[in-house]
Amino acid sequence: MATKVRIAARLRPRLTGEPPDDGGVLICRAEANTSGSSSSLPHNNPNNSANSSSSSSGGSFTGLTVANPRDASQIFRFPFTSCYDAEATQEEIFNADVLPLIDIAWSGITVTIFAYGVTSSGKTHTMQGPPDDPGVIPRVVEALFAKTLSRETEGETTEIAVSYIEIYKDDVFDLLVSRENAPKLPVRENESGMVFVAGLTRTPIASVAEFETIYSTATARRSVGATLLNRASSRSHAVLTLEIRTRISDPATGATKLREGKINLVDLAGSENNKLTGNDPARMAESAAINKSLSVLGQVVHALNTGAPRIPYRNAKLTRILQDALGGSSVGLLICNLSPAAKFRQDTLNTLNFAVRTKNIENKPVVNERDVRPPQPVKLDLANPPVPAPKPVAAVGTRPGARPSLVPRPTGAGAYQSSSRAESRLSMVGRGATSAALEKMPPGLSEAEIDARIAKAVEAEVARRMEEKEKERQRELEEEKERERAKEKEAGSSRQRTKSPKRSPKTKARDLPAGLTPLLKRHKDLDDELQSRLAELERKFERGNGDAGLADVLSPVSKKKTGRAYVALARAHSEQGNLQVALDLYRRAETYVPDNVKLKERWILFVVHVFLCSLASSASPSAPPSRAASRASRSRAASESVPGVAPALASVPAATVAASKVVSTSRIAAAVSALKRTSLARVSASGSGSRSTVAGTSGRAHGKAIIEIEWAVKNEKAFKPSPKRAKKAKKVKSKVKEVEETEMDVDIASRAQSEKATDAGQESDDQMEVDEVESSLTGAFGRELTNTGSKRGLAEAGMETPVKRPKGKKQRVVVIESDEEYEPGAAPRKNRRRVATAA
Ligand SMILES: Nc1ncnc2c1ncn2[C@@H]1O[C@H](COP(=O)(O)OP(=O)(O)OP(=O)(O)O)[C@@H](O)[C@H]1O
Repeated sequence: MATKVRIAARLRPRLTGEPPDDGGVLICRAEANTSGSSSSLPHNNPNNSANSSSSSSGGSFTGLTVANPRDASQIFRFPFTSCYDAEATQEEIFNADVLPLIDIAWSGITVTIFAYGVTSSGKTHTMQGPPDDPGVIPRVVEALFAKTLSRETEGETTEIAVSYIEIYKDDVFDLLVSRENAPKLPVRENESGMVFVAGLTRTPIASVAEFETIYSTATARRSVGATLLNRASSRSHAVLTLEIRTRISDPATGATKLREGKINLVDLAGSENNKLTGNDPARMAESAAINKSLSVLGQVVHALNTGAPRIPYRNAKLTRILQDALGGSSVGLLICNLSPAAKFRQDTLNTLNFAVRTKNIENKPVVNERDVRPPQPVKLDLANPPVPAPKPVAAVGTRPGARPSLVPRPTGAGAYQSSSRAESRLSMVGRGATSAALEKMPPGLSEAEIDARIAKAVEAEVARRMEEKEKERQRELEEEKERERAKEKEAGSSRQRTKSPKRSPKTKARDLPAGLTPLLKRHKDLDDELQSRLAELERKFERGNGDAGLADVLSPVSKKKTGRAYVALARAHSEQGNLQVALDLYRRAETYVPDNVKLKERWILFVVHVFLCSLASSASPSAPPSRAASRASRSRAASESVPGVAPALASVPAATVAASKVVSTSRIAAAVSALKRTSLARVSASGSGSRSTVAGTSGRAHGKAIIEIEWAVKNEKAFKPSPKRAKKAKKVKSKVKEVEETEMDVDIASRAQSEKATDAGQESDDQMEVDEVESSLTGAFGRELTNTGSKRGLAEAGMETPVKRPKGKKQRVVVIESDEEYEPGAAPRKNRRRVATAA
């Protein structure tokens, strides 16, 4: 059943030094004859109502009237049923409004009584009171113990415990321990949604005297300071909680019920007007905290009244702790303390407005009572933890709709004996430690002992878990390091693999995937073969990748230089007759200068050169015996007499012979014979030592001669050497100009000119033409042989600078590209031929 917060208003008397009462605040009572409710004014002091200036006859109205501080003619009325004037005693208030609530708390419901009002309005006087005129708190304790004694005869045993906190500048402190040992305490919520102060001391009390001792000590710890308005102004909110645990045994059934009620007695700090208090900075800070928390309290009340979806309980520790009293499951009483002084008139109005709003708050009290078994040792099976007990239907402090906790509550006597603090620890640490502690707990222990044991077990559990976590962290670190080491090792071994051209089969087997290793072991032959093939493939791959990779990272200039270096090297090898090596080097050069058209052409021509050489070699003695072959063999034998021809032919790889199928061996043999004849003729014509003779296959006369020979072979006509023509120096110049498209061609021209000058008067026209074309092809890289850049490029490529080619030792092949008919003696067209220079 919902109940509203009860309101009581108490007007304190005028204090010494205060101006005379202006009658601005009056307690009104309905006339007995005008209102049927007049008889229901038990809280007004009948003795002083007629005489007190603060009381008056209200006609049909019962409550308070307050004059507007800005317009005295305007009166505000506050219809409260419990109103006390300045003459009202502590006892009257207690008996009329507080004592009934003790029975409610005893029945297992949480009751909250709080004093609210401006500073110096008498809150502390009402709640605590002076020793000779005790207030609500001492009287409640006295009443509780009186009740305890009276109920023991009915088969009930009651335990009363006290806890006491202050909320100072929004921090919670335990007033039952000395301030030196009192840390700020956290506010938490337990599994039932009940808010509690974690780590709060709960002290059982056995008598009023014991309470008074504890209470007086604790009160002395409370933050109090002097202001202009109050010599002993409370600088904090104080909450004293009395827990009433009643065990009710039924001898007939043997069942035992446990009922837990609470009384929260709250002495709020008063709102302060800092213009009046004359606070110093320290007091100002306190005042700000006080006013802020009271403001949040007002917001909470407002939110509850307006049905707001969110109630700002969490905005202040005060409202968080009083959450249950405001719209929760407790019964509430708000005592509004009022000052008669005119200077507090506005504060009085504010207090009463707050009370009006608060009285509309509805709480839904819940009785916290549950059946418990007689105390007996609890034996928990950790392997099969007990099913959590169903939640009590009505539990004190459980807000309707509160979030259920994921942490099961312990059941049985152990659960009962554990205090709220222990329960909070249960929820914090989990059941592992506490269940073990409960298991070992012998029956008959006092609550403090149980609490201590649980605390110890919890601490041990926390230490154990921290140690485990630390170990786990160390383990992870070790694993991480191990992984790093493995990575480094792997990286090192892969570097090693890249460097070493050949690895032992054993190493390779180790590097192979685990699944392959046993297979390879079982088939050793296969393994060896596989290893050698893999090694070969790796070498090829590495070589190809090496160039491609290097070409990727080099700058364009370096790439050009390296390409030139390879060409130079290729030429050197070509001159030595290592055609296959030269081919390979040309290929590598192309990797670095893929866009160099001239190099491509040159490379193609070189391949054709090798091809033709292969045709020549088809006449070798190893060829199949046939007429043509024997003829070729003869031609070859004849060519051996020509210096340089034989080595060139001998160097042609046997593999290229297969390509010779497309050309008649007999025609090549004839061509070779003609070449020999022509060369000999040239030698005899130009005299010994001439560079234009057949000094090796690089004789320049061979170019045109071979073209003519080829033409003769093709047309099956007799080869007639073309007559010598006069030099055409101008033509050479113009041709050289044509090839000056690249920067290297400048060099080519000079070289061509220099060669021309050297050979002046010795070379025929056709030789000159061949030379021009040759220069256009070879010139692409010719210059680099003499420039330091090329040497650097070779060095970058890790190669040695080739031996400088001696003049007159060039090896040339002229290739027919056109199918046009060739007429001996006619000037060859540029597009009809290409000259490949294998140098
Ligand atoms: N009903 C009363 N009868 C006699 N004296 C009273 C009464 N109420 C208050 N006083 C006196 O008024 C003064 C201020 O009261 P009290 O300290 O209780 O005010 P307060 O509201 O608690 O102030 P603060 O908020 O600053 O702590 C005290 O000296 C107190 O003894």
